[in-house]
Amino acid sequence: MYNSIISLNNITKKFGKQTVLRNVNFQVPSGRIIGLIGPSGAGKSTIIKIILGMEIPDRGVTTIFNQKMPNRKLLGRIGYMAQSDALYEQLTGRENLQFYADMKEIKGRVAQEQIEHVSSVVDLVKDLDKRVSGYSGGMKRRLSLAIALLGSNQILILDEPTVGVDPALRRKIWWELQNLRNQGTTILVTTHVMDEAELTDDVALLLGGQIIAYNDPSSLKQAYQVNSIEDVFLKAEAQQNENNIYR
Ligand SMILES: Nc1ncnc2c1ncn2[C@@H]1O[C@H](COP(=O)(O)OP(=O)(O)OP(=O)(O)O)[C@@H](O)[C@H]1O
Repeated sequence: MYNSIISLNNITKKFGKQTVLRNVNFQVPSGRIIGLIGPSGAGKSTIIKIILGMEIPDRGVTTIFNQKMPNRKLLGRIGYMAQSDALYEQLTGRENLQFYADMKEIKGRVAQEQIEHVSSVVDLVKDLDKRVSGYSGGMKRRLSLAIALLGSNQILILDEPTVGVDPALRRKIWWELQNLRNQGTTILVTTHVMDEAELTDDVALLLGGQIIAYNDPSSLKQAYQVNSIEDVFLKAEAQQNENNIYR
């Protein structure tokens, strides 16, 4: 049994007439890496935004550390990487990191050491003094990830952190995430890269507005009688489509 650190209870979210989340219950246990997967438009980012209090659900309650969101004090304990980058284009990578370190009240030598560390994790050390306006899309994603990693976060929430990242660096980033998990950080990560889902402790599969499966990768593969999380995903999606046809 694990303590749940993030808890979504009976969450329903609509945008106009479209119901994106239907009565979702989702508990994120402490000290684990949870992968949230689902087709494009399934509502993964919406779940993340509801967790962070950036979207308000139509029904249901979300808590982090047993407290309701939004809550500014709690945000200081959470590292968040959004799907779109919130970077200052006219500043350098280092200046962006410095700005966010200040926001997180990380000061002096500790800030400098952390900036060095997080930029090395995402392989940006040599580009740190270039302006962000000259960065490629992938470099901007990496800088956003470095920013999310700043500080001693109890929770990391990462929306597609490895888009535009090559396989070798992706491996390095996952090594860092597992390292942070081993030190007690709880990590919720959305991904389209099914190989990455294999590296998580548990995978939640979001389909048709609901979490239809949630278990560790090997149990999921066993339940669906397939050899990869990609095949779990494809089989679940095919089953869902079949159900929709006969409905
Ligand atoms: N602010 C909004 N207003 C209207 N519709 C929205 C809004 N935010 C999300 N949606 C819709 O809700 C659905 C879920 O979007 P969301 O971004 O959560 O999906 P996702 O699973 O994260 O997709 P992707 O993998 O492509 O990032 C989509 O159909 C999207 O168009």
